Amino acid sequence: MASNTRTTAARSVRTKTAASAAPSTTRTTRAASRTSVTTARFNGATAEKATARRPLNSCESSTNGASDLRDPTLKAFLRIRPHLGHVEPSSEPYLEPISDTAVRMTEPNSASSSHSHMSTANPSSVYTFSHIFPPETLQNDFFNKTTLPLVKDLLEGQSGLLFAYGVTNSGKTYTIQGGTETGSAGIIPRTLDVIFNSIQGLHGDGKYRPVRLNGIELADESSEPISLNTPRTSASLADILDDLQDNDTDIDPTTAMLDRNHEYTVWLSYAEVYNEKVYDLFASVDSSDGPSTQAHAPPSAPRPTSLFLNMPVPSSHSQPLLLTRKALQVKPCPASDTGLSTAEAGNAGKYIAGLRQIRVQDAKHAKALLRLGQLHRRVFGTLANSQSSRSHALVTIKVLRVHRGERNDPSSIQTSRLTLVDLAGSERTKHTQTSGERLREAGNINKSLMVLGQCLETLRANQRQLARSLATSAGRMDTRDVKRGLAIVPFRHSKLTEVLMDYFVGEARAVMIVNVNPYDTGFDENSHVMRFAALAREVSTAPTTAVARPLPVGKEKHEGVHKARGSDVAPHRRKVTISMGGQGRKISEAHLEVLEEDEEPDDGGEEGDEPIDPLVDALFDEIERLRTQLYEAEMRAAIVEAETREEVMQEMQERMRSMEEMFTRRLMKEVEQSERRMDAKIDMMKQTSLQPPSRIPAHPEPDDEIEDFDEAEEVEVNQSIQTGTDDSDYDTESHEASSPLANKTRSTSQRTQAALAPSDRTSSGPEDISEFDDEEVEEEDEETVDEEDELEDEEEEEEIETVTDAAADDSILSVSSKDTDTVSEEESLSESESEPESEPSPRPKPKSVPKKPAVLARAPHLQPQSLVGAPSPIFEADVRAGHRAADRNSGQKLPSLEQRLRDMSLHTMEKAKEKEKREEPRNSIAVIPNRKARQQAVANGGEEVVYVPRKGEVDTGRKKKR
Ligand SMILES: Nc1ncnc2c1ncn2[C@@H]1O[C@H](COP(=O)(O)OP(=O)(O)OP(=O)(O)O)[C@@H](O)[C@H]1O
Repeated sequence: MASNTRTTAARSVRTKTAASAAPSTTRTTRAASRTSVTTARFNGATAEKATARRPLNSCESSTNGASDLRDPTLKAFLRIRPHLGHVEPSSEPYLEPISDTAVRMTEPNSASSSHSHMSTANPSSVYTFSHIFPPETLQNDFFNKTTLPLVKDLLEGQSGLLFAYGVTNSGKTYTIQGGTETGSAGIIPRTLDVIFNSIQGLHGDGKYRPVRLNGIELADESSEPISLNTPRTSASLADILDDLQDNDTDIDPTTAMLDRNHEYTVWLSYAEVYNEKVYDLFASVDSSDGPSTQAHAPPSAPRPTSLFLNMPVPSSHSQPLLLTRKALQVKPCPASDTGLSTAEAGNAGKYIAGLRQIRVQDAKHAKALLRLGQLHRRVFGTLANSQSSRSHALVTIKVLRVHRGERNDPSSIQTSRLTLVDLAGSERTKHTQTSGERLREAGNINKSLMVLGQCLETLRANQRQLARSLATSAGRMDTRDVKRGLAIVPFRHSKLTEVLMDYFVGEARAVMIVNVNPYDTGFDENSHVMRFAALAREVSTAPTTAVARPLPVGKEKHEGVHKARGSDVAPHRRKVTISMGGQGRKISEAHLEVLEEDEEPDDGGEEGDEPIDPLVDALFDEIERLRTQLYEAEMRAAIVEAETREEVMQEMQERMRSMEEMFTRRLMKEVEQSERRMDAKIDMMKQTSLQPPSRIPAHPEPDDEIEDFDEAEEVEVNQSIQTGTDDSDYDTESHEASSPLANKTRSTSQRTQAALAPSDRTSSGPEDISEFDDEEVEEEDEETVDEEDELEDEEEEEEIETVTDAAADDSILSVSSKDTDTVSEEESLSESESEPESEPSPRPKPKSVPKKPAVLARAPHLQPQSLVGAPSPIFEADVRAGHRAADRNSGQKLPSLEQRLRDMSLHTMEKAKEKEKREEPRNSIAVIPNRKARQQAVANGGEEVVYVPRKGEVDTGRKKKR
């Protein structure tokens, strides 16, 4: 009987003509069908032909998406996820739809984001899609435009694939499965609703059931549809299903117009690809501790059970319950299923051997089953990270359709299937801080998605080459010759692509949903997703109407039954904890140990199973290894960068602090010095006014003007400066205790005495010093001053070097451009700092005798500008003016002196300098107290400046030589 039906099946096939808008059937030959299928395997070359063959969808005009789906290229729809309000931090979306099909993606915060410098994505790009769905799109709208055409195709014998691709948290699961609110049902429940709404009253008797990819076989009693009232279903499963369907009030009312002459049976399977292994989510779970349903169940009666959910929950102290599940093999479809020759069978798709296909008769039960499968998926795949789907979930709905009049003719049965895939998040490990088990998962997810991308890219390249070849040969070329030149599509390098292979090379239409969360931080990842979509859009698929399949050989009949465990590979074990209950129920926890057994080794006897190219496999492994290395290197680089930034920040802060301290010190020093300078000048003016007029010649000769600058006064000037310097004390306590002005009286009296003393200095006294000694002392003093100057210069340079270069430049400039009096006084200060502070003695000791650095520089027409860079000279005219003023004002009171002092104060000196610039050179002789400044002035002045040593002054250079 079976062989008879197979023969019939080989002879004919039912399909619909492209031209028939009204539901009608026509017969085509098997050979014709085979040709079309074979051609389709050359990846879209016959896209137009395929489109022409395709039956018209009766509801085509009702949706935008339907007409769009006629295009043989893979459709890519973009869905932009809305912002979730207060749950998420608010930020500007980086995706902006610019039309129904184009979206602009702009990198947010490119300057500040830490990853921007490593970003491989363009800062702003425009991507196009078949259609773009904005955030406010409702679930039913989205379903109608993207999936409904596929559902209608399914019911008319056309297979389809829909997969959701995107990074974690982008809305894939929401799109595929739906949310919890009313009206938020996703693609899967809506698909089931539409199917069962449409086939109401058209259910077949289920005499045949689907096997493998496209095969059918005679059903046995185990294929009875799952029902809550089925006595064979365990009460606990009924409970579970009952429980799972409680909130099933969200039903899509859409109904497709179908040919009422057909009968339909619907079969459901639910698989997951996790860590490069395929598992059946409807499979019962064997427990080593509990009773095994396998022992009691008939071998050919796969039915969904959830044994571990019905078991007594082990206490946390007891041994964890050991659950095992077995990975399933992915095998090539036998040629008998496809109607292809053995040689061509290699191009056929693959099927998951042992995957349960359960007949469902209404949407309610189908949804409950799927929820049970999701529960299994969570338990086994994602418990440790339940926030994120770490596996690819594949729901396949198979429809067997047969004309009422031919229901007993298996060759008339058409098999079509729709697979809805919720892919795992495509994010890279760096965004999820994964490690250990999670890293392994991420690696496998990446690998499978990478292989999927590679497959699409190769398909596109093949299709282009094929199109070119056919165009150039103008149809004279044999398709087989063209095929030989095509690249191998690497489907076999990932379980995901192996399972989906048939949809790309075979007889199906594919739709890709790209989910994107425009508020997500993974701009790079989303760019990658967009590029992936752009690539996928260019891939053509060649849909054909389903063909009837011959009945399989006997050995395939019980394919679905679990085989005995016998894998050599060490199974993967891990521990999980499940919490159950909620909604008024007692919450309980179960500790389980999960054993994931590897698939059984291939018996090697599968026909048409091409060997995996070890080189390609090794290359994929290498890519994965490099990717991991790149990730690690990126992490290291990011860490180093963060550390360096931190160090630089600290260093800058340190420098800023030290600069602040330095400038504060300088400021205080300046304040004190200007106060001391004022004191010194007040003293000088007082002394000048106290001098008897006889000491100053009435009309001194010009050459003797130097002499006129009385030595005592000169000493007084220097001494007063020195005394002022000696008074300086940077210790804030002493500074606070007595202001510089407070010491003025004391200093003045001391200085008055000191000013009078020098006239006696060389003539008498116990400390009378010979000229040589005096010279020696002076020499020593000068050398000491030199050293001290150098020391101070060095100190200052060191201090300046501690600040940044720019800042250092500034500080150097400020030093060199500051009041030259200050410089000379600083030097005096440093000179005096080396001397211990002592009470002034009536007769100054040689050491305490003020140095005589005041030397006159004479130049015929000395301009003030020629002394630029040198300390301000004390002009002879000023001194004489001071004398004259002193003469004039000798009888006047202090206020006039103070007025004079104010005139000579720093500010007025600046003004005076400006005035001098405008006026004629006032004087050709300047007294420069500081030796270095003197030398500098002579150097700057050029030939016009002549150094005139003081009377009795010994040239230091000469002395040193001596
Ligand atoms: N269109 C939408 N409208 C409202 N909420 C949405 C929408 N899309 C997604 N969400 C919500 O965003 C969150 C993340 O969505 P979902 O879990 O579907 O992401 P996912 O891409 O599947 O993540 P994963 O890969 O980790 O499973 C969920 O809370 C979901 O309810």
